[in-house]
Amino acid sequence: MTTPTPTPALRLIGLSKAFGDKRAVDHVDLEVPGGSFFGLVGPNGAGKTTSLSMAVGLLRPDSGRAEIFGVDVWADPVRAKELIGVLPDSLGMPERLTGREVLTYLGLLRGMEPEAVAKRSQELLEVLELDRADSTLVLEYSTGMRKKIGLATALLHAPKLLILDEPLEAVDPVSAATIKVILQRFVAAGGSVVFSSHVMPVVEQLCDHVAVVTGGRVVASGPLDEVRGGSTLENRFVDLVGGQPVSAGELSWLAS
Ligand SMILES: Nc1ncnc2c1ncn2[C@@H]1O[C@H](COP(=O)(O)OP(=O)(O)OP(=O)(O)O)[C@@H](O)[C@H]1O
Repeated sequence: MTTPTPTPALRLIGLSKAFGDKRAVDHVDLEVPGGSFFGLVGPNGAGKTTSLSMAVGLLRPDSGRAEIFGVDVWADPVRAKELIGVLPDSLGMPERLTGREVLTYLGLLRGMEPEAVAKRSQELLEVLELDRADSTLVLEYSTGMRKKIGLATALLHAPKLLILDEPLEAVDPVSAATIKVILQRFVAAGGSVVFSSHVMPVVEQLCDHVAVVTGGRVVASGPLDEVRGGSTLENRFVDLVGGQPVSAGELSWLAS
């Protein structure tokens, strides 16, 4: 008897999206195993945000499908969205509320018990050190604080899969360390994380799986050690993506 293959936490099947003539995402197939810490890397404009937006039901694909634990994101969005916590790239957030009010509002909107919302909100605000800014409106938050409240909203309902677009960008080192611990604990407790990042050492530190995306296509994907193939992820990334070295004559006007 063969053991059934476990359902992937996230599966993208032939996902494509064009903006006018620009093929932002071009037949992307990707499998994120359940329980994995999965890094999505790629140069600026590679299609990471567009892929993740389609994966979580924020952007409708031109073709292809996305499944969260086997649930089709576009056929059964309510069920799929119960399973995920999302930190999008552009944080559309109620601006005229405090962090606590945002969490309360979203928690109640998701049908959580008021006591649980209050307790979890307090813990999240404390851990992410946002409790000190309890009377500050999101409107007045710094970029890093916005990331942190975005992450808190993604965690609040204890999802099975976190999908995070550059969660550590613009976050101070102390908060970044806290966020890394939260995410590592989440995975150790059986959760799955997919996150995009430009910081290769962070991906190497946290992830067990990685995918490299460029020009809207996945050019490498799998366990971290397999993808980096005995080199560093940064070297492998440059090999796969190709760099444009700055020649000696370029920008010579900068040296005055
Ligand atoms: N709403 C949009 N309208 C037009 N073009 C878009 C739109 N969103 C993305 N694009 C284009 O699609 C391509 C992929 O963009 P995307 O934001 O997915 O890249 P990314 O890998 O997340 O980049 P970065 O690392 O810079 O955040 C880019 O060429 C971008 O200009």
